[in-house]
Amino acid sequence: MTDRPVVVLGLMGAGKTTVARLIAQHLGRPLRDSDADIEAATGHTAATLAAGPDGRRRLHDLEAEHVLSALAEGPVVVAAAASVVERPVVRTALAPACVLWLDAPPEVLAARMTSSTHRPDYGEPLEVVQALDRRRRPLFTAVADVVIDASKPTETVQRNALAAVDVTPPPYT
Ligand SMILES: Nc1ncnc2c1ncn2[C@@H]1O[C@H](COP(=O)(O)OP(=O)(O)OP(=O)(O)O)[C@@H](O)[C@H]1O
Ligand SMILES: O=C(O)C1=C[C@@H](O)[C@@H](O)[C@H](O)C1
Ligand SMILES: [Mg+2]
Repeated sequence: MTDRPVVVLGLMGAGKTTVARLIAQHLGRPLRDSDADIEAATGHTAATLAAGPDGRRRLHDLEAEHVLSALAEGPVVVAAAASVVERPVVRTALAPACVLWLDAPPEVLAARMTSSTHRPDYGEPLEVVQALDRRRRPLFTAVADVVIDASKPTETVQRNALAAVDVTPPPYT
């Protein structure tokens, strides 16, 4: 079982919250989820914060601070915001962590993005995700210790994620 912090990365809707929650539970570690923690700290969802003046940049500052402060806490499990991989300071801070990248094609992620109102609306989902995928794919590739195919069914993704942090997955039926 890894003794490093675990950081789950991926684009919006990749399943970071779903997977990080399960890993934290299995490792018995604290979970730090970007959206939930920022909402608890500010009283606003990411969607509301992004809508204000200069909101997107300020939200992304908060998201970078979130993962950096979580990593400073010790061996936590982090569901990081999708934006953080664009920050060089975050990529550097990820070096000692066990980084899981949940990767799925833009078509799959665009279909999932409407599942919650916490995500900012930046435009037509497929076009937005395609542009983010092009820009961030090399960055995720550079920082990931493990790449998990997040287009698979939830139980398969969960099993592969637990195996990646050396936890014997439970027998799903
Ligand atoms: N492997 C999967 N197959 C199908 N649906 C999934 C899978 N993983 C997660 N989902 C669903 O997709 C949606 C997005 O999942 P989740 O909230 O975990 O993603 P996220 O990466 O944390 O998103 P965000 O970037 O907004 O925080 C949810 O409705 C979740 O139930
Ligand atoms: O650029 C992105 O992928 C995102 C934008 C934000 O506003 C956040 O809600 C989150 O980081 C996703
Ligand atoms: Mg999430």
